[in-house]
Amino acid sequence: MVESRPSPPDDDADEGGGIEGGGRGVKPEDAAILLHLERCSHRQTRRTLHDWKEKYEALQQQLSQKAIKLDEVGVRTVGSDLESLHIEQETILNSLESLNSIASSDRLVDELKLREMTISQLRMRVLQLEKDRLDKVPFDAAKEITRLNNNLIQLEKSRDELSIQNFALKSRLSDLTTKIHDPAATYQINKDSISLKESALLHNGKTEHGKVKGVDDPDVVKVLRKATYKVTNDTQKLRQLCSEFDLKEEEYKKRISDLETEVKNLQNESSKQHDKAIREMENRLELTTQKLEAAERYLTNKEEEYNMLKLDIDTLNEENKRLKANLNEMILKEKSLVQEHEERTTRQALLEERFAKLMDENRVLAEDFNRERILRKKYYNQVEEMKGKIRVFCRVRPLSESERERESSDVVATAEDEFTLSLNSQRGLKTFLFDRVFQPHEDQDMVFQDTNALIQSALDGFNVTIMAYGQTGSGKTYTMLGTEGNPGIAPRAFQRLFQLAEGSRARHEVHVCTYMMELYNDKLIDLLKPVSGTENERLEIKRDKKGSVHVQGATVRNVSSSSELCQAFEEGLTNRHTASTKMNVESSRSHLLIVICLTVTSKQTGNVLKGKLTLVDLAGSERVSKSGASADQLKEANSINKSLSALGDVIYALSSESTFIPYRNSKLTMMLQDSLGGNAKTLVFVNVSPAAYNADETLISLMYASRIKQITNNISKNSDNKEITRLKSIICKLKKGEAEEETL
Ligand SMILES: Nc1ncnc2c1ncn2[C@@H]1O[C@H](COP(=O)(O)OP(=O)(O)OP(=O)(O)O)[C@@H](O)[C@H]1O
Repeated sequence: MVESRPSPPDDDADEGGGIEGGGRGVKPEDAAILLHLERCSHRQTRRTLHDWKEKYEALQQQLSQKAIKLDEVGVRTVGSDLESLHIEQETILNSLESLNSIASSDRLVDELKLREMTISQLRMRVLQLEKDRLDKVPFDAAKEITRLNNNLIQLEKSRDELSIQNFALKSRLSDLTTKIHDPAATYQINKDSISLKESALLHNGKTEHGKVKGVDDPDVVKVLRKATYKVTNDTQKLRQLCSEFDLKEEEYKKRISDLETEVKNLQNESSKQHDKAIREMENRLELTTQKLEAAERYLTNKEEEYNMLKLDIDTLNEENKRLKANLNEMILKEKSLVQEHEERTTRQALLEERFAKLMDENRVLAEDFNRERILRKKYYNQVEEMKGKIRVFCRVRPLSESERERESSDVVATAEDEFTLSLNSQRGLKTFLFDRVFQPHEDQDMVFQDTNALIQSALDGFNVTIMAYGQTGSGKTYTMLGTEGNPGIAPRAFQRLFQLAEGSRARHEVHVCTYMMELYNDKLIDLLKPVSGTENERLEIKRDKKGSVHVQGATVRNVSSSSELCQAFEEGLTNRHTASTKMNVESSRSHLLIVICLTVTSKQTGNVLKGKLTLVDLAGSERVSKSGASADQLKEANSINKSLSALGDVIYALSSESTFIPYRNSKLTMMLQDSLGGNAKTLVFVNVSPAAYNADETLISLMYASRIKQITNNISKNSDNKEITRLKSIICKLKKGEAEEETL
């Protein structure tokens, strides 16, 4: 059996290759649809081929059967039938070709549709993207948009080309469809004619059996033989064609399978490329989105920056305006300042000129002042000398609490003015004149102000003595030493001394040393030495060649500051208290002497001045009644009286300018020998109680002081009083700094 099969056209592969082009840039689902359509198309083609093949085989079978019969009967008409069959065979082959073409054309149509769909989808997406991106104004995306637009244009171009191809294919399809219809009809006609011929042959054959008409004719036999020969040849040819057809069919089958594989590969490739293209597109889209976002962020930042900068610029503009205004103001100020500066320079020159003049004047004044100071000092000392070098201040203490509470709180001693004190005693009203009378309300500071000048005298090389005289409890210790809250003359003098020394440090070097003595029962006790039995007995009062008194064996403490001096002073007082307790003696029954020796060396000349400040808190001056007193008390009272009398005698002798001064009558006067008389300056405080019950003792104290100064209310002494009053007025004027001519 020979099989004849239609062969597919050679350009089928090229047509199939179109899928690849169409598949590029197509979504996977689109590609799947495309593949499905393509497969359907192939299946349909194969089914058609199969149908045609079956029909062909049936025809072949019929033909072989007819050939056998012709061989047998030699029918001439079979040749024309065979020719018709050949034509029909060719027509079928052409139809097969057309069908293959149709299959390809269908695929192209589908592909075209798919491409159109893809294009429309792409366009939609592009439009969407364009819309989104144009809204977001990406500066950098402009290129991307342009590129996508170009792609779109290209896709549209390819779509147009495909549309043209589609149109051409459609027209070809319609032609082929017409052609297919024609062979089909021809085939039907042929089929019918063959059926008729076959039935005729069958009828003739049946007649042959029963002696066919004309077979015995040799011409007929000859023709039949020729026809049989021809049929045999044709059959061989047909068989050969069938075998060729089979070969071709195999080849086409192989080709189809190759093409299918290729299609599959292409599909895979296409799918891959499609995926890759999608991924690329997505990546690009993502990249573009990121770029867009970045651009947006950048834009937002820039906008914020711009706004900030705008604000800054506004602020700076305002600041600039303000600064300009300030600058103008400053320029104006500068101008005025320059003017002012010039004025000031002129004024400064004038002032400098004036200053130079003033400096000259000042120098002259300073010289004058120094001269005046020296003169004043001289006059002051002259006044002091005129006053007898001994000054007596009277201080009336206030009534104590207990005195105020007592019935006998009457005040009998009252200060009438700064210099006058009146005492209303049993002896009547008596008035006493002093260099100064301090009333009870006048405090330690006021008292010290009037003693201040004497401290300077000590530094000037004078021997200065300040002592307090009075009955027990009249305020001697309060005046000389004071209390913790109200320091007296001693601590104030210590401080003042070092203040003055510090003030003259540039010109002078001051060396200070001190010793403290207690004189009890005409016996000296070294207060800066711890109390230890007989050691004190070795203390001896000596005078050097220049007449300066010192206590041999006394503890002398060098001090360099007021605090050191105060410390030594406190130490001496503590020792005095300890010694008094040890001897069972009241401190008020002994004299206390604080001696401060000063050596002042001039740094310019090297001159050395030696001064001395002696502070004395005398023992109570009251009389002791002989009847009620013990032997010790009497001894004590005698010693005190003796020393106080000796002091009075010395001062009196000095005041009366006696040629003999009885210093040696007591250790007290011996100790004070260089501090009373000579160029010494002496200040005696007479402390009195204002209370009536002390009136007698007060009277005695005041009389003692009067004797010292020879100041009494005695009329015969008035001339003295007048002189003293005149001198006082001179002192007051000098203190106020009035011209010395007036004071003289
Ligand atoms: N001017 C004064 N103002 C205030 N109080 C004073 C004044 N004078 C003395 N007194 C007080 O009177 C009391 C007796 O004074 P003070 O001890 O000084 O007397 P005195 O004369 O030193 O006695 P003695 O001889 O016993 O030492 C003390 O309590 C003292 O504080």
